[in-house]
Amino acid sequence: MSKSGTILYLDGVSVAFDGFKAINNLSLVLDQGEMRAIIGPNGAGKTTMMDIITGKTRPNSGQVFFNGDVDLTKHDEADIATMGIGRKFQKPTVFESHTVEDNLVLALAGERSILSALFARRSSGESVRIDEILQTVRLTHRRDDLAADLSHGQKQWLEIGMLLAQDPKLLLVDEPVAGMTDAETEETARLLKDIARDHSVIVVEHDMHFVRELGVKVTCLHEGSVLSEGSLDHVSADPRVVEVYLGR
Ligand SMILES: Nc1ncnc2c1ncn2[C@@H]1O[C@H](COP(=O)(O)OP(=O)(O)OP(=O)(O)O)[C@@H](O)[C@H]1O
Repeated sequence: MSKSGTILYLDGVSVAFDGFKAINNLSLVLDQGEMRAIIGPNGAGKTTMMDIITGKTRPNSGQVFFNGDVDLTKHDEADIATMGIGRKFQKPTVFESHTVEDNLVLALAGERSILSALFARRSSGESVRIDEILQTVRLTHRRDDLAADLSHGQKQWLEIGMLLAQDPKLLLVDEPVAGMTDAETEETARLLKDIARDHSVIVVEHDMHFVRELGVKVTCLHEGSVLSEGSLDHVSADPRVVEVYLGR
C-alpha cells in the first residue's frame, strides 16, 4: 500500500516483551486529516501501539512512517514530539495552581522558562492563539480560574488545549471520556470533531456511546493486531468483536 497521503503508516509491526508479542504483525494506515477510534479489550495492545508511534517503545520489526516519509523508528521521543505528534494520557496533568490561561501560555512557550513565559509581554499572535484554543476547548469563560477548580472533564479539555498549543499534526488521545459526565462526554465528541477539521487524530476509547458520537472509522485491536475495521456498525456486528470485546 502507498504511503502517500498518509499521516501514519504502520506495516507488519511487532514487538515482544520477554517473548510475549504485545504487538503482532500490526498494520494500520491513517489518512491525512482522518480521525480514527481504536477499541479493543484490555491487553489488546492499544497503549503499546501508541508507545511505538511516539518512540517510547521500539518495534522489533515492521515499518512505522509519519506524514508519508518520516521513518519514526529512526527518531527518539523528543524528536517525534517536535515533529508534530502530541499525546494525551488518560489522567490529566494540568498545572493545578495556575489559571487556565496560564496553563495554555506555558504550553505555548514550550522550551521557554516558566517565569519568562508567564511574565513576558505576550505577542498579539500568541494572544489570538490562546483565545482560539480557549474557544475550541470550551473554556473561554474559565480562563481566569485556577485549573484546580475545573471539573474533571474540563481538566481533560484544558489538557487537550495544551496539546493544541504545541501545534501537532497528529494527536493521540487516550481514553478522554473516562470519568466524565454524559454531558461532558457528548461535548468531548463535538470538541474532537472540531479539532479533527484541521488535525489528524487517534482516539482510544472503551465508551461505545462516545465512539458512536464521533462517527468515524473504527479499528478493533485484539492480541496485538487488527481484528476488525470499518464503521462502528460494521465492527460491532463482527462476531469476533462481539466474542472478545463487546459481548463481555
Ligand atoms: N513493558 C512491558 N513489559 C511486559 N509486558 C508488557 C509491557 N507493556 C505491555 N505489556 C503487555 O502487552 C500487552 C498489551 O498491553 P497494552 O497496555 O498495550 O494493552 P491495552 O490495549 O492498552 O490495554 P488497556 O485497555 O488495559 O489499556 C498486555 O498483555 C501487557 O501486559
